[in-house]
Amino acid sequence: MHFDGLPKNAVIREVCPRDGFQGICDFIPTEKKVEFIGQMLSTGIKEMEITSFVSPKAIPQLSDAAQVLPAVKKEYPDVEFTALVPNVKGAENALAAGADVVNVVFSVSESHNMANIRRTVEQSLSGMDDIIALVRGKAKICVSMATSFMCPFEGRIDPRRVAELIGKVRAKGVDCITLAETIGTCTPKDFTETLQVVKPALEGIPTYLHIHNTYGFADMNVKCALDEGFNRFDSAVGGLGGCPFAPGAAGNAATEDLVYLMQSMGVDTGLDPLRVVTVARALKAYGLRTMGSLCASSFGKPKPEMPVQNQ
Ligand SMILES: CC(C)(COP(=O)([O-])OP(=O)([O-])OC[C@H]1O[C@@H](n2cnc3c(N)ncnc32)[C@H](O)[C@@H]1OP(=O)([O-])[O-])[C@@H](O)C(=O)NCCC(=O)NCCSC(=O)C[C@@](C)(O)CC(=O)[O-]
Repeated sequence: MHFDGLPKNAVIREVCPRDGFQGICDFIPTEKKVEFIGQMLSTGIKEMEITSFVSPKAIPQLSDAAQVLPAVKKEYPDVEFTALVPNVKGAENALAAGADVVNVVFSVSESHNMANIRRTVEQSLSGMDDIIALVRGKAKICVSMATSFMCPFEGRIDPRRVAELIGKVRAKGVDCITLAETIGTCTPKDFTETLQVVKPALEGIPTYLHIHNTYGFADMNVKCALDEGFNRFDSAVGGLGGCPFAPGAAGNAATEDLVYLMQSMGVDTGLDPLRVVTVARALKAYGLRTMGSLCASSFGKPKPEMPVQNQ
């Protein structure tokens, strides 16, 4: 049965190899990562954020990005592989490794942008021009806007600021945008409010929603997004994930939950739900230890304290 008013199809971009693995304590050997990624791709996934090209001091777990991406890409030529980058150096390395999409990350909130990539928002926006000039014609350019809903340091983000920054990013001529609910504490009411305010600014550009699940709101927020007509989502098998520079951020929306939820509402994802669950179980059985509170709620860890709310 298809729920009236919902999109008929949804795109799921699997982000476990990047967002999920970045918060794992013990280095996952490159061959093991490639094996897990192969299992994830066996679910029918057509888009994957496979790694990031960032400082290995900041994210040691993904220091083998230049080996992982080409090793997987040669086996799966039909999948679109995205690599997250914070700067020109990252973009150069992502292109050299064969990324199909270069995903430039910055945060809407100054404090998180500084904590995560050590730049002001203005510096990130101007740095984006050099990245775009480098990447144009060689790969798609996507921009991920972290803290589009909530910030671990500043609380609720004014949706009008998000809309203004979307306008500035779009003026640079990018191919897609991701709005991220970085810390997974946004209530469905506030989440919907932001989507309604920013929707006009997103008209005509493919937009992904990247939703963390700290308070267990991720699936509700996905339903709210579908109600508003959005149908592209990031999610991570096993619900792994969380930005190490966003205190309290727990896992992503779990791919297995999203696929099951959407199937129940008649929204086609093209993924095999049973296969996704099998992969999630295999990950769990491997015994990944997550840093601090970066575990997915589906892995049964306690939730962090409520963040400060700005009113
Ligand atoms: C941005 C920097 C580099 C600034 O860090 P910095 O220290 O200000 O940078 P720097 O330019 O002074 O360089 C410092 C060192 O890093 C190297 N370096 C510099 N750039 C690169 C690069 N691209 N790749 C590899 N190495 C690089 C550079 O060469 C130098 O090496 P050294 O001379 O010390 O040996 C650093 O802070 C960084 O890498 N941060 C990454 C942060 C990160 O990965 N965060 C997690 C991902 S974002 C996220 O999870 C949120 C998201 C996307 O999921 C959405 C959401 O949920 O909100």
